[in-house]
Amino acid sequence: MAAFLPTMRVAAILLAAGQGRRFSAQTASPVAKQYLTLGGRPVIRHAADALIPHVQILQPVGERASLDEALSGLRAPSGCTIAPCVPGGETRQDSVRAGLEALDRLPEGEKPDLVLIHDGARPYVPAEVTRAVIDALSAHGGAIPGVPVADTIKRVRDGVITDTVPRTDLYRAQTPQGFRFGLLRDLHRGAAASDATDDAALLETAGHHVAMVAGSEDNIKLTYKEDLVRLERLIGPTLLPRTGLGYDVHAFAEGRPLILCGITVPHTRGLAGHSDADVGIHALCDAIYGALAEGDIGRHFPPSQNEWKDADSARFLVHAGERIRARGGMLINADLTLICERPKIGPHAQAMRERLADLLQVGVDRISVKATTSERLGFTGREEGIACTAAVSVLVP
Ligand SMILES: Nc1ccn([C@@H]2O[C@H](COP(=O)(O)OP(=O)(O)OP(=O)(O)O)[C@@H](O)[C@H]2O)c(=O)n1
Ligand SMILES: C[C@](O)(CO)[C@H](O)COP(=O)(O)O
Repeated sequence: MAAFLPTMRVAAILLAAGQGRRFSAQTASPVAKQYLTLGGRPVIRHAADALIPHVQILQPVGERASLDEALSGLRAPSGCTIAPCVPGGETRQDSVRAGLEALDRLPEGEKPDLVLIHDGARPYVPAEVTRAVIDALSAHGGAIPGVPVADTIKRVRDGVITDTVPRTDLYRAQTPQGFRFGLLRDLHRGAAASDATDDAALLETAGHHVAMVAGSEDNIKLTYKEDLVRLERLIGPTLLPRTGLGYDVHAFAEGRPLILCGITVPHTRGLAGHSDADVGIHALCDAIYGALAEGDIGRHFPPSQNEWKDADSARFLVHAGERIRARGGMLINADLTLICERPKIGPHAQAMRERLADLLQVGVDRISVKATTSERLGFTGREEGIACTAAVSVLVP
């Protein structure tokens, strides 16, 4: 191995172009399984992190915007390149071929000698499994990891067992599967219409030897929701996106300061209300409580309680932010629109964003504050009050 590895250029094709139909059918997840968050990072990101120490080129295959986001901040060790992602195809085999062709377009001298094909939906491949695959390629055209089948295997037709299949030489195939680059490229070019579910099958059919090395029971492919439960035990909880909407209105009142989104805005009048009447924070709190399905601001801070009279609404927002964290979640972003003719919000929008971000303990890039008039129509148009809408996205286990 010591003599073999340093002379070989190894690439990994990371597959992420699947739709995860089996998983979505069970869970109705709006997010493709490879982009679900496990332990704070997307599934595909775990897979990339696991592969990258072993390769000189990482070639992601899938939809560019999703992959760029999921892999953002991924640092390649020196001597390793993360190639621009290429779109996948209709089948897994089409996607592998797209990755191989992208690698083949590299200039001579930069093309890999060996290629690993890895499911982006396998986030927990142990380093020793990847090493064993690469090592086995010193003696074989292909090598794949697998685990021996432990259960008794039955063939069943129409609900009735037809026979018992001897299991002594049966293995469950995993990835990364490793190959001589030129060999796999040529076999894929000649096998466009085959329905192989893995890459080793192409070599087997063509009569090449493929070595089986020790896989791992932890090298789980996220296929069904039961797999997610097992992966969560290994890596951490899955965060799913949720959305909340909030809306609030307060009437203008003489003799009160105007508090909007946590800051005092110079104006001729303030807003009337039981608390400080911060219409922006109230709409934002309702959006957060809505995303968590935890009622509304009135449930947490009833206007009937004197305790909240003239209260600083910043306290309400701190509470809403704490509720996200208490649920093990995180705020993705919040977008507020203040609706008023006057005062002009633009000059204060940045200070409002910073204050809200501070109260929620998130980066200011996650908070948007904008404004519109209602073209002098309705109560906001007549300057009787200010309205605010808020939308938030959160990730929650
Ligand atoms: N056209 C496809 C199909 C699959 N894959 C990738 O191949 C890996 C393994 O495939 P599988 O688990 O079958 O994924 P899906 O095809 O997404 O799942 P399903 O069959 O349930 O739709 C996954 O990382 C998947 O994203 C791909 O890149 N292109
Ligand atoms: C390549 C693979 O991961 C080996 O187990 C598998 O074949 C992927 O596709 P499948 O459709 O989930 O079998």
